[in-house]
Amino acid sequence: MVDQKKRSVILIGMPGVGKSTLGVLLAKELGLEFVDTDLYIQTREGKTLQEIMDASGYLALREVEALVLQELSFASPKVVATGGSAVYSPEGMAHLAQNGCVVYLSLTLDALRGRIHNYEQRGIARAPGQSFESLMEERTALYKRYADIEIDCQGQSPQQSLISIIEQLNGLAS
Ligand SMILES: Nc1ncnc2c1ncn2[C@@H]1O[C@H](COP(=O)(O)OP(=O)(O)O)[C@@H](O)[C@H]1O
Ligand SMILES: O=C(O)C1=C[C@@H](OP(=O)(O)O)[C@@H](O)[C@H](O)C1
Ligand SMILES: [Mg+2]
Repeated sequence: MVDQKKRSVILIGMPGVGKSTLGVLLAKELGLEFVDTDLYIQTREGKTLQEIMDASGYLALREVEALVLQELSFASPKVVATGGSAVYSPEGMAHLAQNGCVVYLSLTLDALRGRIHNYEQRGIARAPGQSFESLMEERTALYKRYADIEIDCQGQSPQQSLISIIEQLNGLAS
């Protein structure tokens, strides 16, 4: 049996689904380190995500994200909250998948819309004019491709989603 406390957990999914919120809670519960790759990017670049996008465009943000994902060290196991655009980097995702269990957090389009009130200014790495619906369709295929497990967060409190994640991780480990 794999000891889940010794294995990393990678959270992927759409912006607003709860990767950062649930990542901290999961890390506390499992006694693991927590890394939010958005914060890692900002520290590495000395700029906010929005500043990177404003200065160099959304593809530049995706490029930095791809580098950061590949640089992540798994010498000690950790919970990683990725940015929603992480799945555009096959190399980055391969590195994450080699080192941890990839957990796809999902919600319906309407539920995500309810959480994202500032779509235009939220710094989402998307082509100019691309709708949220089209972005979700494009990405859902990628999230599913990389997921070891999928957690449906619809109608769940953070605590309930946390329990679902831990149950599924334990199921994989046994
Ligand atoms: N059940 C829930 N699970 C996780 N987040 C929730 C939930 N209900 C509301 N939220 C809110 O949704 C937002 C999720 O944002 P965040 O964790 O930053 O998502 P992500 O990192 O995936 O973009 C937060 O404002 C959080 O408080
Ligand atoms: O989905 C995206 O394109 C992005 C999501 C953000 O992270 P969250 O998914 O944590 O909000 C952040 O990486 C950046 O603003 C781009
Ligand atoms: Mg986040």
